Amino acid sequence: MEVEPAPDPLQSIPKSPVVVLMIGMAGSGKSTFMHRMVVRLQSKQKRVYTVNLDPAVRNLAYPVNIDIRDTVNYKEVMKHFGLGPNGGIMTSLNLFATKFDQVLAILSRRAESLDYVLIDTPGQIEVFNWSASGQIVCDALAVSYPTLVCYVVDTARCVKPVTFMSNMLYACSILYKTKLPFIIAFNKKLGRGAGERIKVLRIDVIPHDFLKEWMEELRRFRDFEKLGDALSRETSYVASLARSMSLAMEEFYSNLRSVGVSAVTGAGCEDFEKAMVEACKEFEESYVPFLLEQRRDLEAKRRAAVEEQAGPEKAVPLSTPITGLSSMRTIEQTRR
Ligand SMILES: Nc1nc2c(ncn2[C@@H]2O[C@H](COP(=O)(O)OP(=O)(O)OP(=O)(O)O)[C@@H](O)[C@H]2O)c(=O)[nH]1
Repeated sequence: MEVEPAPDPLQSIPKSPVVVLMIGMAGSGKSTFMHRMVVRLQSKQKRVYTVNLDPAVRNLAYPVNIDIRDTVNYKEVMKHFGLGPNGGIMTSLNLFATKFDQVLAILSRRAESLDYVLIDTPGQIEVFNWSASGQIVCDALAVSYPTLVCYVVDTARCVKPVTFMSNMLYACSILYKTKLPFIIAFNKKLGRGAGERIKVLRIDVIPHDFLKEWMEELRRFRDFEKLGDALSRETSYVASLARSMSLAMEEFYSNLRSVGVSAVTGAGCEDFEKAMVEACKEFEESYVPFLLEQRRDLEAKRRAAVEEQAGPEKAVPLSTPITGLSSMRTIEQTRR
């Protein structure tokens, strides 16, 4: 009797839940934006599941379903390995990544009843452009669900073109590493009519249009009228370096999807939702065929990365009872 070949899981990646990884520099507003989106999506009767991957965060405003802090105690990790706070966070994530299969198992049990999985990450964005844990997490999610990256930028900190460029270089390297559909959320956007409020309540901070203009000029690749003005106020070396970097990144800018949002006022969230729909389409049209091509390679890399993290010398702390490295505990309930 002929045995039917097992269906190819990549051919049948479901359309939901959509997984959104919130990535961005410390203080850019990832957690606040995540809270805003949880509230917004739930008010539209969407079923949202939340995961926190920041082991050092103290308080979270949104309800967390899976929390790295229940599994890894980063202060104990710091003590155990003699690390500082940054190293403690990176190592905690590496340890957690070796258990990420458990997160996937939990998600697959819940998947049918979910529309979105939102994942908060630490401000140490090197997790996603150079550490193995970011790769393990992204690859594991992207072979199972439509997975997007939301790169949150603190608009107010990008008024200097050189800071803007350097933030975009980070974004570019994360896009390059994850290869996932990408949305840049320029956070702390000043909404229309908020001019009066900004004086009183200081919400929200700054219009994001100037960054859009800069990006448009970079995209057009020709006249740097506005960005050129801003750059000419920098020293000539920095200005010419930034100029040549921007030319080199033309391809990146031409494919970039960006929206201005305010996590505090909720401005721009509708645009963000539209961007998510477009990004999901991109996932289906571009990322899945890419995965199919690269599958063997990706799976081998993922295994190697997991093995490297759980390798002989690193396996010691996992099998040694580190206080705080308890078994995976979750709040097995989605909140509407
Ligand atoms: N005005 C304004 N402030 C914001 C906005 N979003 C976040 N903030 C503030 O920015 C600060 C940092 O916000 P968080 O959400 O903790 O930022 P984060 O990126 O999660 O920070 P890390 O956890 O350190 O990586 C907080 O004081 C927020 O209240 C916004 O849209 N407008």
